[in-house]
Amino acid sequence: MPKRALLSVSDKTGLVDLARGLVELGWELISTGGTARTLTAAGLPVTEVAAVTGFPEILDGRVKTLHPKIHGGILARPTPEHLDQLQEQGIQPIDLVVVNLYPFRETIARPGVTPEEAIENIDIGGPTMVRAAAKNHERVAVVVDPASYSEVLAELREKGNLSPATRRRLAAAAFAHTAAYDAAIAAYFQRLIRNEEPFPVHFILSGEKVQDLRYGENPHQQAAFYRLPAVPPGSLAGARQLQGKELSYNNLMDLDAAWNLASDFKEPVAAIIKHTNPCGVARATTPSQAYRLAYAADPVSAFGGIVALNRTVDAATAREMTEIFLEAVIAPDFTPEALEILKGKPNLRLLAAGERAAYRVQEYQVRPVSGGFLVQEPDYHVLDPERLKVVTTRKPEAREMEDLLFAWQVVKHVKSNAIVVAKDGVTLGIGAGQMNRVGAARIALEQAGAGAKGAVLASDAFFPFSDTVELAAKAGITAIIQPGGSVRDEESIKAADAARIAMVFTGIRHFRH
Ligand SMILES: NC(=O)c1ncn([C@@H]2O[C@H](COP(=O)(O)O)[C@@H](O)[C@H]2O)c1NC=O
Repeated sequence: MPKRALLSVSDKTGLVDLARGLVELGWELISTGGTARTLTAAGLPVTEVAAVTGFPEILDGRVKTLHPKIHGGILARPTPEHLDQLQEQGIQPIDLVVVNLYPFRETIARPGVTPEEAIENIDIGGPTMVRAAAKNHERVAVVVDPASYSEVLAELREKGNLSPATRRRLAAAAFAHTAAYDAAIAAYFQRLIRNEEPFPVHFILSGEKVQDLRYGENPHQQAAFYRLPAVPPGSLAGARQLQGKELSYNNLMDLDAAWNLASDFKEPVAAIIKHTNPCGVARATTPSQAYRLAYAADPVSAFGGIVALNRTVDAATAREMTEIFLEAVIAPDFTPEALEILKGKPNLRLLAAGERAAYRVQEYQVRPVSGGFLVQEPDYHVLDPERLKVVTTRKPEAREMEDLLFAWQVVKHVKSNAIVVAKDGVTLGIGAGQMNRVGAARIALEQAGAGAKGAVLASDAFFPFSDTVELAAKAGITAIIQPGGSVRDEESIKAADAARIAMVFTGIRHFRH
């Protein structure tokens, strides 16, 4: 008996070549409407599913292959009992199922798509066949990705059938494919009811592999990079690597931190990141000036750093960048002249991330813990300067206020406990990830050195004691921004007043763990 393949694909890429190859090997083809038409047009012999089932496709294609003659043909095991039952019912076995599903993800990615259009693109018959064939991979092979057609055909040509190992591998890919498809559907519906239920009972996360990574955080850890089904413009997972060495796990972690920081600002900003914390951040009128100032903020730490710019990298910036060793640069784009200059540093990784269409690019932030994961809204809080509360006798001057707002926006991107010292739109000292606040302040002030005189200081959370204010006063800090809300706020305010420091409360905390 000839082998039979059921082909039912939305994406017709590679279909005719695969089908022709099967026919040449003596296979019979069964197909649904559109797929059958493509095959007939290519001059290939094909039997319509409707002819097999004796039942027409109905309900605008909602029911085509959902029939015992199809599912019996797929699900029968190669046992005498099952094969006898097929014979009794006049069902012929199906040996290969080639299906790809209605383009649900592509449909919901279209701007202005209606729920009706989305729903019509939920494939029911396709996943049913895919899962049936994958379950019965002992006998049936299932192919869901046109990229696999040539290797399947090659193995059939070479060996006459597919090995059990190949069928198991195809089944694993098929179950992952339908799971990812269902995850996209579930996520779509969860988004529709998000206001009623922000955190669903089952949180489903699915990703598509961007690339295997050489290793993880350390060389003894394996790792890979995945992207979400819908990558918003201006995301790291959608960035194009234009040159440079292969990206590492740590590069990606740092690039994300750098890119999120730079993207948080409207004006040109450069950020240099080491181990996910900024070592230099600067705001200027041009990208080259911003980069120069960010580098000068801490040249020692900037060595081997990851740079993010929220403006296209131009020739002037590129020239500056060739002066030291950097690991990677991410920006919306690079001018052709800048790329030409940076070719001189062939190992330097360059990533063009495009512009962010929206401020909020991430719906959820997911962090693993042992045996589970935490899900939260990302920290997209934007401070309204009108709501700042001046708590000291002296109010910040306009220049100080600008620096306070800049330092506050930077400190949001520094691991807690975090202190940022800044002046004239440039960070002078950053204390990151300390176990006590005054320790972070000590590091930031020491780094700022004499520059702290006349600078401002931002703290990601309130001061539990007045010690940080006292330290800041000694270093010559003139203004402080912090959330406020400690039971000992009065002591900090008193210490600030004593030193003529202007202090403002944000009422908002920016912890980052
Ligand atoms: N309803 C069914 O019985 C059914 N059977 C197969 N499909 C899908 O129909 C598509 C192919 O349709 P056509 O061959 O008409 O272009 C495939 O994406 C396949 O997954 C179905 N459609 C959706 O549920």
